Amino acid sequence: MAYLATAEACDSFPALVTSGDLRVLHPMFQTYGQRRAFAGPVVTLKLFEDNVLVRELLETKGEGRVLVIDGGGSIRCALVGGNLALLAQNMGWAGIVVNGCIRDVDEINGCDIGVRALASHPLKSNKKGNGEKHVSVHIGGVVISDGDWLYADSDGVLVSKTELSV
Ligand SMILES: O=C([O-])CC(=O)C(=O)O
Repeated sequence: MAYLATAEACDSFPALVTSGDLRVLHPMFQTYGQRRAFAGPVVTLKLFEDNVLVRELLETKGEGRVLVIDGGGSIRCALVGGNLALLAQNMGWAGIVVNGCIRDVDEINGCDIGVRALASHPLKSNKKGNGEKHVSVHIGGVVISDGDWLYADSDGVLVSKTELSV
């Protein structure tokens, strides 16, 4: 599937960039997973070093959506590993963006999803179930809300209030 390229989106919709309806995240992510480029409607999670809600959401049908996890930027444990990435693939998620860490990089790189994260970390997270679903999150200098559209490719990651097409 071919997605609108992020650079093309920025070039084609300068008014949306100016208005803030199209927002580019700071270039802070590492790229993992088979899909170098992915896009889809966003589902958000806000949590800290606890990934119970990640599994809960990935167990639901992805239907091409992108899970955006605001893990508070923690680089002290992993919020997604090989099992969760495989689950995401099998449930039809397009991708996962993590403001935090992942682990089992080799397994994740074998999965047919796109993943962006700050880094890898071998330690697993807590399993208490703390966190919030479907709240607006602040990642990489931009606000991301449930229902926004996210586009990721080799050039970067952007979010848009609406689906973009040229
Ligand atoms: O379960 C976890 O905490 C993350 C993980 O290792 C996996 O998804 O395989």
